[in-house]
Amino acid sequence: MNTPAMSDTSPAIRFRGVDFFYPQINEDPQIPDGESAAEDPDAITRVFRDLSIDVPSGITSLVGQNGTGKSTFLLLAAARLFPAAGTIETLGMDTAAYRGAHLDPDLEDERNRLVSVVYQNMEFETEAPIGELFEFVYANGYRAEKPAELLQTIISELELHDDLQYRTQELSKGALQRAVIAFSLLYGSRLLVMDEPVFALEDARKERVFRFLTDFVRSENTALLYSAHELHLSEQYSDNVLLFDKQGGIEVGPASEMLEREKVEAAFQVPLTLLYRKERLYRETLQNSGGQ
Ligand SMILES: Nc1ncnc2c1ncn2[C@@H]1O[C@H](COP(=O)(O)OP(=O)(O)OP(=O)(O)O)[C@@H](O)[C@H]1O
Repeated sequence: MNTPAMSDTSPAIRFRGVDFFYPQINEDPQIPDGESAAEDPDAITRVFRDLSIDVPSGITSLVGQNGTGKSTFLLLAAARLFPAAGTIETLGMDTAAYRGAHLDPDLEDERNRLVSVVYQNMEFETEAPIGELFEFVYANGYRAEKPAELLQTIISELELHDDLQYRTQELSKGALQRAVIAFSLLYGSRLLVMDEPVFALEDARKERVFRFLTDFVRSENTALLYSAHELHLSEQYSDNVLLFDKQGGIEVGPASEMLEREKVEAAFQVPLTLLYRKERLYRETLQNSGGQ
């Protein structure tokens, strides 16, 4: 199966009439690949009903209160979850084609070439130090060319030089998040999906990582879709924003318009000053629990 070429003006992602619900309440949003929603309407958490929306190409961030469906949207766009009704096209591919990817290594490979995911909390079961893992991911990824300098640039820009000999389990939360971003860039999928990729980093580092990440994907013309709780990151480092309303609506538009005070306050149903205070407290809690 060949993935279609996209022009810059085609939407990166197109939802049409999408229904999605989870079979039951479950605190872990990372349900395994290929599981789709159950059919029992009595025991479900409905997340989307008849959702139709286009996400432009370029860099788009997802903004909204907890529980409004950002992670679910990312996993649907990345063909890791599938709708109960409706269609989703990602870079021109109907994601239904990947429903069996968890059972078919070739199909899984094709899906991963199209789109890869950085999950909110990633764990690895490997004894290899991350320096070796970087080389492995780079060698086995989808880049047409793999110059050694690119690997060095990514390691250096993400400030991972001093961590190369450690196993993933030995890294701080923040260093692990930076390593996972490095994996994602080295892997070379056409669309990168990232669910809160820098939540555990200190503020100055978040800025540095985002500046590098967004410059990098722009220079390669790769599409990036990410969620972040820090409004200033979305404002500075995205072309477009998907604003998730507490009432269940989703609006898309240029970041400068979507992040205007009135719009954000209406979507979150919270005054902006309170929102910033909540955000700061949330970050402090994370940093006190071993961030960086
Ligand atoms: N695996 C799951 N099983 C059942 N319900 C789920 C699952 N994952 C998420 N939900 C529910 O679906 C709804 C949307 O959750 P989702 O995680 O997509 O929102 P979110 O906007 O990403 O939230 P956050 O900002 O807290 O990550 C919530 O009501 C959540 O409780």
